[in-house]
Amino acid sequence: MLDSMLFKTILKHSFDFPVKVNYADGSSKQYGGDGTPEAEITFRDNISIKELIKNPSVCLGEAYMDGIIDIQGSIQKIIASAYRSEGSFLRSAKLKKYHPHQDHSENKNKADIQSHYDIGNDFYKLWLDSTMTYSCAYFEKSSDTLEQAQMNKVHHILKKLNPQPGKTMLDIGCGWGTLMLTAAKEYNLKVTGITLSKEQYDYVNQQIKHLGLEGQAEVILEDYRELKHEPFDYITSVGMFEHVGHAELPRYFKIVNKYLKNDGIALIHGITRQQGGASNAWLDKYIFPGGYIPGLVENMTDIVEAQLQLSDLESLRRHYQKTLEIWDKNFNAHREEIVAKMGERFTRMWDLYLQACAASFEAGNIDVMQFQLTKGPSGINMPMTREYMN
Ligand SMILES: C[S@@+](CC[C@H](N)C(=O)[O-])C[C@H]1O[C@@H](n2cnc3c(N)ncnc32)[C@H](O)[C@@H]1O
Repeated sequence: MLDSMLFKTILKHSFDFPVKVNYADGSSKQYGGDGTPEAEITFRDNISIKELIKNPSVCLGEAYMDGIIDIQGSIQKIIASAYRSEGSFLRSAKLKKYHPHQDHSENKNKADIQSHYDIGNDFYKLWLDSTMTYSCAYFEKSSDTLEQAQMNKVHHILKKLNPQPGKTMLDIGCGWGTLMLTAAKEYNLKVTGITLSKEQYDYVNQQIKHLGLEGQAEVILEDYRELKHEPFDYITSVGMFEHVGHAELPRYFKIVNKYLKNDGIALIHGITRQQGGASNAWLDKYIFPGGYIPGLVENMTDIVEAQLQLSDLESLRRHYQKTLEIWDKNFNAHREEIVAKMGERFTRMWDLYLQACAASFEAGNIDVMQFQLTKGPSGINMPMTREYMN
C-alpha cells in the first residue's frame, strides 16, 4: 500500500494553483502555492503502489471511479495543471508513451465501436446538442450556442470542399448524420455515410426518410475497409481516424485516396498529438477500446505516402476544449438521471473522460486538425486564395 509520504513526493510538483490534498492517514497538505485552495483532493483509502507504478492512468482512473479519490472543484483544472507542471506525475515518460497491443481487425473494431456508440441514442441526446454531432464544434462567435457552433463546423468543412451541386460525397464515420445530410440538403450533393454503429445507422435512416432525401442520401452499416463503391468527388471523415490505430493509419489514408476521384477533395478532421502518437491506458480500457491518437507528423507521413497532397491545414484545439466543457456541463445537468440509469461508477467514469479530454486540449498535448487533401494534380482547379472557405 502506498503511504502518504510517497504520494506527497509525487504530488509536490504537480500543481500550479493552490490545491489541498487530504491523505488516507488523516494528514493534509497544500501544494501549488499559498492562498485559499481552489480545489481539494481526498484519498479515502490507500492506493497500491504496485498498481500505480504498473499502470498509473488505470490505477488513478479506477480509484476515482470507485470513490477512493474524491475531488472538490474542477477535475479539468487539476489535470490540466498536472500536465503543465514540470516534474508532475502526469508528465512521466511512461504515461506519454503508452502503446498497448491493439487489435484493429474488422470484428474487434465493430465490437469496440458498438461498445461506445451503441450505449443508446437517449444517453447521447442528454448531453450532445440537437444535431447529435460528436466532434469538435467551431465557435465563430464567443456567444455561439453548441448547436450553432456544430453547424458552423459542418459548413466550415463543407465549404472547404468547394462543393459543386450534383457531385458525390462520402462521409467515413458519419455518426448521427448531420454533416452528410446538410451536404445533401443545402449543397445538393449525393451523399453516402458509413458507420459501424447500429444505433447511428438506424437514426440516419430515419432522418433520411424524415427529410425526404431517399435517392440522394444513403447510409451503410459497415467497416470502411469493406466498402465497395465507385470513387467520390469529395470525402469527409470527422473524429474517425482516432479509432483506426497506428498500424492501420497508412491504410486509412490509402483508402481515402482509393475512393477519391482524380480531381477530388477530402477534408479529414481529427485529434492529433504534438509529440508522437499514443493511447491512454484508462481511455483504452473504459471509454474508447482501440483508441489511438496519432502524432501530427505521423499523419503527415501517412498522407504523403498515400499519394495525397496536403493543401490546407487548420488547428481547432481551443474549440475542442470549449466543446468538451459544454458537453460536461450538459452531462452534469443530467447527472441524477444518468446515475439512475447507468449507475454511479459509470457516471464518474464519463465525467472524468470528458474533463480529462478537455484538460488535455487545454494543456496543449493534443490538438484537433483539419487536413484538406487533394489528389494528384487536382489542386490546379482550386481557388488561389482561402476566400471560398468563408
Ligand atoms: C466520434 S464519432 C464522429 C461522428 C461524426 N463524424 C461526428 O462528427 O459527429 C466516430 C464515428 O466513426 C465511426 N467509425 C469508427 N470506426 C469505423 C470503421 N472502422 N468503419 C466505419 N465507421 C467507423 C463510428 O461508428 C462513428 O460514427
